[in-house]
Amino acid sequence: MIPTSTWPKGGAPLWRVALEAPDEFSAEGFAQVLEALGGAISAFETEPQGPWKVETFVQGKPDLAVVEGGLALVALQFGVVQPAVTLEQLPDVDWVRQNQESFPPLHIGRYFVYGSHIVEPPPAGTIGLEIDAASAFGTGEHATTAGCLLALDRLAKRGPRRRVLDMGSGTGILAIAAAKTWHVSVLACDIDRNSVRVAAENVVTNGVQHLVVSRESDGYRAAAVSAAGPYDLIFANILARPLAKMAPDLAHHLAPGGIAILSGLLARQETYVAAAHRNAGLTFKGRIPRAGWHTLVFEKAWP
Ligand SMILES: C[S@@+](CC[C@H](N)C(=O)[O-])C[C@H]1O[C@@H](n2cnc3c(N)ncnc32)[C@H](O)[C@@H]1O
Repeated sequence: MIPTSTWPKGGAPLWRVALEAPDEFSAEGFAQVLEALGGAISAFETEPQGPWKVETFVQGKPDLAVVEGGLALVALQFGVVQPAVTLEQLPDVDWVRQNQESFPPLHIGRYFVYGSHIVEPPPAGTIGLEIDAASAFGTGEHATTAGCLLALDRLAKRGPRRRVLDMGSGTGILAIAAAKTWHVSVLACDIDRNSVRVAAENVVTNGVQHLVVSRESDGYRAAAVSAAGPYDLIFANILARPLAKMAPDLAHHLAPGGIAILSGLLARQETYVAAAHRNAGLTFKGRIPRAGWHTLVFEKAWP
């Protein structure tokens, strides 16, 4: 399956561009070079503690000389050996359909996540989230999304949260889940314009357009973020280092007694992500480990 990638909408065939980096830091640098090709990037560590695999899927054959020039600079910057690039042309198939068909419905806590190809209604007692595999992250399959939904499921047992922010909303799955759980207003923000559009479409599909607003924002910068806050719940499923960097902003936008559900960090990245949030004045309340990824829950104390 091609995850959250740029699927061809007709025209030039799809190419997979991949490489292996020795560590997380150079992987991020190499990922930026591949990102310039225009496809969504996936980067993950091979287990146990192996090299980092960085890959992307782009339409049309990329210019390898340009890619290698960029990689050489990053290799110099990080003092690592320049990785070899694997370039592979993929067969001409309907990727969107193929992804949808390989996406069975998921039960995650009280949530039933399904694509539009599932015709049966969600089982009684569940909250249905209709999310198609699309060119944005968040179908429920990934451990970080599932961890956030499980944390929401637990939180919901303690009563409603009135103002909710979903920072890094991707498909909008978490924003839609919160809106359907409590019938409250949710602001969904993403730095990626395409994700903002996909989330807005999913909001309509799920009939919560009167509750969820999808906006473009780099972290907490957009005026809409301050205007709708402070929040009783903030989701932030991004990545370890941006999460740690954004911790003071997150704490600032959280109301006293507010809860933060953080994900996108590997188990061994928990220490510094948790430290950044403690330093920002938040209290650690618990973690949900899943497939090597940790979802963390923090609370802002009353003054
Ligand atoms: C791992 S996905 C999470 C998607 C969805 N919330 C979920 O749980 O499945 C992370 C999302 O954060 C967005 N993102 C990354 N950096 C961001 C930033 N600085 N501000 C806002 N969104 C950001 C990405 O575009 C991506 O859609």
